[in-house]
Amino acid sequence: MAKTKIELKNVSFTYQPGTPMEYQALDNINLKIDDGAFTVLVGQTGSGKSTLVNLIDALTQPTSGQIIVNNHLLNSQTSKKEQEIFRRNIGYVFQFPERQLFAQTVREDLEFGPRNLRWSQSKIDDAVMKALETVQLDSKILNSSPFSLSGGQKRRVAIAGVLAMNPEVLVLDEPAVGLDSLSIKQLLNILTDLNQRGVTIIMITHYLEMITSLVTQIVALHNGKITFDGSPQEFFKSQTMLKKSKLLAPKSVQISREIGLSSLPLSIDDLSMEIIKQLKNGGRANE
Ligand SMILES: Nc1ncnc2c1ncn2[C@@H]1O[C@H](COP(=O)(O)OP(=O)(O)OP(=O)(O)O)[C@@H](O)[C@H]1O
Repeated sequence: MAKTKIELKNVSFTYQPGTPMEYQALDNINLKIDDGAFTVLVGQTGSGKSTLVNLIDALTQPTSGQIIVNNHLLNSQTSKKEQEIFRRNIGYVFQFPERQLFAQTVREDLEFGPRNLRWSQSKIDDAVMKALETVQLDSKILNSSPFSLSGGQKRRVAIAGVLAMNPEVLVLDEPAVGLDSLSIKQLLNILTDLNQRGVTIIMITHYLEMITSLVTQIVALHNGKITFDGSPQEFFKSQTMLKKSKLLAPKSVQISREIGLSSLPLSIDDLSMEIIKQLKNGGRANE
């Protein structure tokens, strides 16, 4: 059985408590994320997804309850210093991460995180090269200004900056927003590669093409509560869940329903394989 990497126990979070703006964004969340999981968070706008990942990255503390990552505990009492330690194994790719690029060259940007961790120059060089390779960018780009790059390249540089710190867990908040379909494919390849190398991935997305066969867990939030926690197949089977999360089933699932397949392939490639298998078996879908 897989080891639990992250656990939230009875976690609640209230913004601006004791003021007229007080708002309870998360209400008694219990959640386990396995080591090596690929977890996708879905839910309507305002359901609490970003608040949840901010807590997992220790950017804020829970109002009550606790979060455990690698035996480190985060609760309402955790000090700033402990929060920093907690954050060390987690890489957070914010929404529009390219907006945080600031340096004159890509190299400076990529070295910024590892430098803060006080690594030696040779360790930094290795980490930067490895991160560039992971995001499939050529090292020629190191001397360019980040601002001279295309949108997709900028996003990959920003992700490389997070990967350069070798996180065990990668958290991404809507990483596909604003990217064209080729850049989304490249991003999916990057995430597939990282996950296959053992990195635990937690991603907020409303892009169905990001929910591939690699995804192990879907967590749906509604009004600050978890309304679903299970496999993508179970999730897409439930019309109520899809409606609540304002999502449509992927095309492949819709087609497989129409032609009466019992399995629910998550991509057109998987659907094609399934149809070929059925045809080779000489017959109808569910025989
Ligand atoms: N600083 C704040 N003060 C008060 N309320 C806040 C604050 N930040 C967020 N909220 C409220 O908390 C709720 C959850 O917000 P959150 O950003 O976690 O939702 P989300 O599911 O990530 O939404 P989206 O998909 O739009 O990013 C929302 O109703 C939001 O208005």
